[in-house]
Amino acid sequence: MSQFTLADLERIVGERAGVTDGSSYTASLVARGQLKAAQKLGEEAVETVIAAVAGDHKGVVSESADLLYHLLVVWKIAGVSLDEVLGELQRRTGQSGLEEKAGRSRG
Ligand SMILES: N=c1c2ncn([C@@H]3O[C@H](COP(=O)(O)OP(=O)(O)OP(=O)(O)O)[C@@H](O)[C@H]3O)c2ncn1[C@@H]1O[C@H](COP(=O)(O)O)[C@@H](O)[C@H]1O
Repeated sequence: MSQFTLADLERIVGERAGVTDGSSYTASLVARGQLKAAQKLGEEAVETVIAAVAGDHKGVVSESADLLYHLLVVWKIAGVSLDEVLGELQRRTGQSGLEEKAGRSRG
């Protein structure tokens, strides 16, 4: 099993975001701003969906990696941390997804 975690990737994205010598795709994407980064995230989400629907196992792995990377870049620009998102996921563990959905329509 891989020892690499999303926290490792978050740290790398944070380190590379500020690089100014032209060597970093992350820095170039951050410099282009949230509109571009979010557009890339959307593209990678669609490519993941296409691979999943096609039953393309390797494609789902590859596109999911692109998707997670671009999600972390979007979080970086938005000032959102992995810890915040994990905290939100942890908060939800006390109830089922169906309960959560019902609560949304009530509230
Ligand atoms: N995980 C990734 C990762 N996944 C995808 N990509 C890049 O995302 C881009 C998406 O490809 P596309 O063909 O959709 O886009 P493009 O045409 O190249 O570029 P755009 O002009 O559309 O933005 C490619 O350039 C990929 O290399 C990534 N770039 C970086 N990382 C990680 O970030 C680290 C730092 O990278 P740099 O910032 O480049 O040093 C790397 O070591 C990796 O760990």
